[in-house]
Parts: sequence; C-alpha cells; structure tokens
Amino acid sequence: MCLNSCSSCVPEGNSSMETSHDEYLQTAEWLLSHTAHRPKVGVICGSGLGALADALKSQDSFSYTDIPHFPQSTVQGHAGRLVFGELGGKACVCMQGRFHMYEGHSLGKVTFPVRVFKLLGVETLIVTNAAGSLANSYKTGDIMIIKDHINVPGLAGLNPLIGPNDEKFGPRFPPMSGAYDKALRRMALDICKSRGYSQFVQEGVYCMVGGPNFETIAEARLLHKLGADAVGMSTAPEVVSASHCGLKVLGLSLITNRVTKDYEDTESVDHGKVLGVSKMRSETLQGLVSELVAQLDINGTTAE
Ligand SMILES: O=P(O)(O)O[C@@H]1C[C@H](O)[C@@H](CO)O1
Ligand SMILES: Nc1nc2[nH]cnc2c(=O)[nH]1
Repeated sequence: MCLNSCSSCVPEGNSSMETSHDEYLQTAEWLLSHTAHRPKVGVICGSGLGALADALKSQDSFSYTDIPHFPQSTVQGHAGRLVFGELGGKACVCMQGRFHMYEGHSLGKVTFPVRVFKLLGVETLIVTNAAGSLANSYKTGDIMIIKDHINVPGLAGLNPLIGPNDEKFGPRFPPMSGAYDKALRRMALDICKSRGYSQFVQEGVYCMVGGPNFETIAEARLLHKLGADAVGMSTAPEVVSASHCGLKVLGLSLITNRVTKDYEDTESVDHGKVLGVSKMRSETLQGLVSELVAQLDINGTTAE
C-alpha cells in the first residue's frame, strides 16, 4: 500500500484535491463581480432552515446552477441558492441549501463553498443543521449549541483535507480542539438567556454519520455511549475545512426528533417530520442568528 497520498492512491472523490486553488478563486471572483456585498459572516442553512436567508436585507441571490464550479443541491428543504445581504447590519452570505456526502458529492465538493467563503473575506461561519437527539434530557424543538463533534466518516478516513495540502488555506495537520469557538458559544448562550430561550437551549456534542438512512437502535446506543448528544448527516466536514482555513465557527443543531434507543419504542422518524420541526423553530433560530451577527465585532470577531 502506498502511504504518499498521491493522486493515484487517495480514494477517488474523497477529498478537496479534485479542486485546484484557481477554481476556488474563479468562483470567488465571479461572485465578487456580481454583488457589491463584502461579507465577513457566512451562514450554512440546515434542512428546512433556509428561511434564515430570507431575513437578509438588500439581497443579491444566485442559483447554484449559475455559479461557476458550484455543486448542486438535490435534497428537499435545501433550495440551492447563495444569498448575499445584510443581517443585523452586517454583510453576510448565506447558503440556502448545503451539500451532503450521501447525495454522492465528494467531501471536496461538500466543503467547496467554505473555501470560497474564505476567499470572499468571510471570518466567521455559522453552521446550522437538523439533528436527532441521543441525550435523554433533550426534547424535540431544542436548539443545541455545538460544543464539539464526533466525525464518524472522518475517523474512517473520509476527510475533505485528505490529499496534498493546500498551504494557501491552512496547515497539513490542523488542530480541531478549538473548532467551535468558545467566545461565540458564550455569546449564543447569553443571547438565548436574554431572549428567554434557556428552557430549550442545550450545549452538546454533535455526531456526524454518513446517512442517508437514519440510525438503527444499536447504532444509536453506540453513538450515545461514545459521548454524542445529537446525530446528523452533515456539518463536520464543513467545520473541519473552516477550521483548517482559520474561520471562527458557531454550530447550531435544531433537534427535530428523538433517536430511539429502545427496542420497544414504535416511534420512527422521516424527512417530512424533520422539515416540519425545522419550520416550527425557524423564526426562533433566525432571531438568535440575527442578534448574534449584530453583536459580532467583525475585526475582533467576538462580542462588542
Ligand atoms: O443538512 P442537515 O444536516 O440539516 O440535514 C439533516 C440530515 C439529513 O440531510 C436530513 C434528514 O432529515 O436532515
Ligand atoms: N442521522 C440522523 N440525521 C438526522 N437529521 C435529523 N434527524 C436525524 C436523525 O435522527 N439522525
């Protein structure tokens, strides 16, 4: 077996190596030439949470089909639009629809927009997702501020950073212990408290699995024992890529369902239920994100 991460040995479609630095630049330059907004904040909307982008003022929006080199959305609840505009008085760019590994996208494609955000001048990334709860104390409709993640595909060698390292973005061996910015988490918690959300706000560990099937009971029990509070099918590769290129990250999971760990339980989950709960909490999440962005000190990134 070759240990050199050369292009003929790295599993095809696994990493960002299929994209040249020029392609990221071309996409960023195309976007900057089509909008006057210069965003410092990027937002990725999870399943059913695209309404976050609708809150942006003075919008310039682009269908993913029109953006050079951009992947395409295939999942219901992910509109496939990149929206520029103002949120909380700050220029933002918002992905109304993200890319998942289970759609057949390589992790390089899944994380392509994150590197484009970096080249646009984004400094802070807010990632949202819909997730199922594993923690016994969580309820459907809770918002979980992500403290850390367990990247199951990553542990198995599916990582967007596999392949030759692009030093222009970041180092070969990036640390991940501070991937979810402490000051941003504190800010989010404080805002939740001041808005009276404390009863349905948690802070916990998100676990990414590949999907697209939901968990078996044995898998749910395993992930819970490993320390996961919630499980979903996204976010971790985006955060790995964001952290690699020096973006500060806030992650928010909306708990759309309870993941059963009990063989006697007859309740089951489907994507329709996930989208229903997302819609129900969408405005609350919108309020939290808008206020947080308004409070960002763009130069120093944390609270004013
Ligand atoms: O994009 P996210 O992670 O919010 O979407 C979750 C995981 C699956 O894509 C889908 C399952 O309902 O929701
Ligand atoms: N893997 C996984 N992803 C989800 N996304 C929303 N709910 C769930 C869930 O229960 N499991």
